[in-house]
Amino acid sequence: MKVAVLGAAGGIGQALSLLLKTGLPAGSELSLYDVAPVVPGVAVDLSHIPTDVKVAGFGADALDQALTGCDIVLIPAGMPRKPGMDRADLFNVNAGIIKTLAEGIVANCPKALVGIITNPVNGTVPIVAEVFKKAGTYDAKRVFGITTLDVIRSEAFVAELKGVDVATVKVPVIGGHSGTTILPLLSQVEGVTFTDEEVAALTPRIQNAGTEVVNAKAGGGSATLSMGAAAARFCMSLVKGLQGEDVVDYAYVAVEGGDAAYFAHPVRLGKNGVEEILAYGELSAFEEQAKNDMLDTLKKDIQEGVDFINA
Ligand SMILES: NC(=O)C1=CN([C@@H]2O[C@H](COP(=O)(O)OP(=O)(O)OC[C@H]3O[C@@H](n4cnc5c(N)ncnc54)[C@H](O)[C@@H]3O)[C@@H](O)[C@H]2O)C=CC1
Ligand SMILES: O=C([O-])CC(=O)C(=O)O
Repeated sequence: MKVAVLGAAGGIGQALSLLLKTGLPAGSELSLYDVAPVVPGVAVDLSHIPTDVKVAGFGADALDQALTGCDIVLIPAGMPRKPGMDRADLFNVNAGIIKTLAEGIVANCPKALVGIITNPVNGTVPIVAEVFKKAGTYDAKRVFGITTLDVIRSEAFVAELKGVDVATVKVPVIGGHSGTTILPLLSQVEGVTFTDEEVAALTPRIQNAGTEVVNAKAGGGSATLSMGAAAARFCMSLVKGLQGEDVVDYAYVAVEGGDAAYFAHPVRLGKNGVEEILAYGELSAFEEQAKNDMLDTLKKDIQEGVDFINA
């Protein structure tokens, strides 16, 4: 299994790379790419951890080498938020970065499964898809926006609120990855019930959890450690799928005839990425309303990404 991390020298990239060095199956290769000159050092540093995962670092001019032969490409490259910014404010800077990296994937590993972390995810995923479409290499089953951070936060917050073992908590989160487009389905959490007041408080806490971190870091960036853990967890789901295991996880994927052209759903993963997009089930009246209220925002975010490549 060969996995590339693009943006590997950053806050997320380093945490994620550490978890992959210690978590990927024996015999895997980890390919670390960044435009920051520290990236070869990150690779050397990780290579001293005694696991059977080979690590190599690639600097600004070596994107092609970094991507050659990759099965999975994870992308946390790009600028994070500062207090007062929305994720959408990152579009102008990060859209161009994502486009360049997607072109590198087309040229070097067009069959790879691609997990996009760079914000705004609602728009960067369509950018990657449009680059692949233009090149004739697009396969909707292989392109994912990683929304696992919304899932793990929901697990943590529900366990905290209800005093239950966090290992037993599962929370479906659908929609997109910004503000109200993040829709946790608290009505579907098994083993606990929520009052209307709890739902009305917990839903926006999950939706604004990124901002909670941005404000707490006070200008020093956004979530990196929890995102590293989230991306590593999602990567392990992709790995298990590639190895032929039946695994279901949540991700922001292209959906034919869905609520929007891209929408986070439960997906069954396999050797070719998405084997099946599963239905997200019945929504409560609160969730149905919240979904209908956010769809225009999500669709606008998606269109911005599509237009960046085609306009
Ligand atoms: N999907 C999600 O749930 C989350 C997404 N994010 C997003 O992830 C991105 C990265 O965040 P951090 O790691 O905190 O930022 P960071 O600034 O610590 O790291 C970003 C890295 O990307 C590198 N980079 C910039 N341009 C590049 C290019 N063209 N090619 C390769 N590498 C390049 C930088 O040199 C830097 O090392 C941000 O856009 C942030 O908003 C952050 C948290 C959660
Ligand atoms: O909030 C941000 O800018 C980073 C992010 O996507 C998150 O933490 O969910």
